[in-house]
Amino acid sequence: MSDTGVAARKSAVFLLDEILGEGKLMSELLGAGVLDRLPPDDRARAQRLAQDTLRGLERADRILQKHLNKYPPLTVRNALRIGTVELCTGGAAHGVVNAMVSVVSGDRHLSHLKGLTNAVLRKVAAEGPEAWTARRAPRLPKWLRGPLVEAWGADAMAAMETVHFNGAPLDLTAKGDPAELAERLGGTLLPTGSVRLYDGGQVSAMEGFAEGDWWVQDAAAALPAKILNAQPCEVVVDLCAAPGGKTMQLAATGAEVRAVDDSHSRMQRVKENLTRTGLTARTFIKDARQFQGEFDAILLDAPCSATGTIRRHPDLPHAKDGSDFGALMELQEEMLDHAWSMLKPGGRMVFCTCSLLPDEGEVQIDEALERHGDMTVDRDALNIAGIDPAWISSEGGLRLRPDFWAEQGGMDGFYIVCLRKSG
Ligand SMILES: C[S@@+](CC[C@H](N)C(=O)[O-])C[C@H]1O[C@@H](n2cnc3c(N)ncnc32)[C@H](O)[C@@H]1O
Repeated sequence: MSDTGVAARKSAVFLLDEILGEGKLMSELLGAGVLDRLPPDDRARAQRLAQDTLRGLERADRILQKHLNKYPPLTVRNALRIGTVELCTGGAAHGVVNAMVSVVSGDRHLSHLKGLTNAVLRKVAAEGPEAWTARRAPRLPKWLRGPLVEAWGADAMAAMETVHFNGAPLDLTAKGDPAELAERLGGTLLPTGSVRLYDGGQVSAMEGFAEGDWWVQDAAAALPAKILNAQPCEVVVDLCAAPGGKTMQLAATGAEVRAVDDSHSRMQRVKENLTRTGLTARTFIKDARQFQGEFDAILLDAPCSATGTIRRHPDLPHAKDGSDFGALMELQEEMLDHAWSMLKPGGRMVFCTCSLLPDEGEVQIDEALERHGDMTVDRDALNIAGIDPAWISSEGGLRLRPDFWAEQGGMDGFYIVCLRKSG
């Protein structure tokens, strides 16, 4: 890592320019290799700075507002935002201000604004961290906050925003005994059987990763496969399987598993994960709506708004505006109907989305129940360790929100339901 941290900060500014200015997602940018030329430490630092700034964006903007008569160009504004977050969360004033001035002066179109950058960040540094902690947890942008307040209420929304702001711990699913894994790694065994670490570090360097003893999977994301409860004699299909967290859980039961995803590159990750963990599933690169077969059990983790994952993806509410969500909801409906046609009579299907929007969960199932006379909700499937009955919604699905287990770090927002086909 460079001593001054200028390279990492310059890249963090670039990430924010792309996310806030161009509507790109962090995952798209990293997938396209925009940080690949940096050494690993700088890469991690750039990503962390951008994520911290996105989490605290509203606070940073409020603090900066006082010191700006008019907004400078986006790149300078983003440099100021990152500098503000660093200064207010323990960054050493001298180093942060100098590095940010270097970032701005290094751009010949913006170098005339280095004096402004210096002056504003010095004022922010003089105000100190109190200016930061006195403010409320940043709110979601209005386009998303509105529907979520309508669905869950203002108090729940504020609780979710606090959890979003705090970020997420690292959850693992054990291939073997989770209690043994928790003890080995010094983690906490959660009531549903996931292992939670509060200071994980670099995943691939952690004990047991290379040996395939565990995989990273949010505690909420681990529940759909548990609810499906696949048995060794069954043939099970995992639709929309990549990167394979649920495929590995299903394979670990001894069931015969087919994993389907339409993305070549993401399916490559499923294969790598299966190889690392020594688990077996047949993989198919195919549109889930065209896959054929007859199955005892189906898991459909449909593509969705991913609004349940904001703790770990703070870029999402800033990069998106909800305009593509309608198309996703239509896709979910098509997938659900096609998957249902592949289910054996008497079989069961778990439908889930990592979404906080009822239109991608409760409403989707209410409508599916009207379309399919042979479909019922299997409430008994939710009788598993650690599930709080208060999380069960009126139609019999499981509504999980980031503010559940808030003191322990929360969980991803998810909707999960088990559907039975009459025999
Ligand atoms: C929520 S992610 C799945 C996460 C995965 N189930 C896991 O537990 O690791 C959704 C997946 O749907 C895939 N997908 C999107 N459209 C698809 C389609 N029409 N057919 C099959 N897969 C699709 C995406 O490539 C993505 O990997």
